Amino acid sequence: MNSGAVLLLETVHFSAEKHRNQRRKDAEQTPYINHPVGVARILSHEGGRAALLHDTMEDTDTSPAELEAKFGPIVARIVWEVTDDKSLPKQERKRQQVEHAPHCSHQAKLVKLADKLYNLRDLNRCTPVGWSAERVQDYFVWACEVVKGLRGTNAALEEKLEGLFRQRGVQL
Ligand SMILES: Nc1nc2c(ncn2[C@@H]2O[C@H](COP(=O)(O)OP(=O)(O)O)[C@@H](OP(=O)(O)OP(=O)(O)O)[C@H]2O)c(=O)[nH]1
Repeated sequence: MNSGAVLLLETVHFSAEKHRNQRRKDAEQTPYINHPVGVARILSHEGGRAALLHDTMEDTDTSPAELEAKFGPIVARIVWEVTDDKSLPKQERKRQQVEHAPHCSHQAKLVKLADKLYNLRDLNRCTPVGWSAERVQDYFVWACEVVKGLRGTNAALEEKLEGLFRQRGVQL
């Protein structure tokens, strides 16, 4: 990822953290971050995009065709690669992530590493509602199995992940 894309992500992350608890004034109480992201999008259509879009196919009504039409086939392909099939039982989905990780493209592997790093840091920051300590630990153990299949993609990200796993007694 080039330095411009890194800076863009740092900026989006900073803004999202600052706006974490704010909502727009609409009836649906849209998260406030939608607004600055939308404004930035109007100003510039540049930047590393697949990471920003990585959960759109998995968690929203976004189709591969929609992403391809808007962002081109390369971005659409990366997002498709990191998208779980939500129609499958959870255990099978999790198993497939471990199995598929080594076969992803380099860009998709980077998105997956960053996704796991964010989620693991988030678990250290606060426990999701309803999650037991055992479920948190299981997530670390499973994430480590996925990351094992992504090794050799980005040393800095992998080092940070390894540190988080080590803190939990999980060996990468
Ligand atoms: N740590 C954390 N995770 C949260 C939070 N809110 C939503 N998530 C999401 O929950 C997912 C992990 O929860 P699980 O119960 O293991 O998986 P599931 O949602 O796919 O069934 C991750 O989705 P994912 O992007 O599909 O990642 P992954 O399951 O592929 O790692 C993560 O992004 C939160 O407050 N903290």
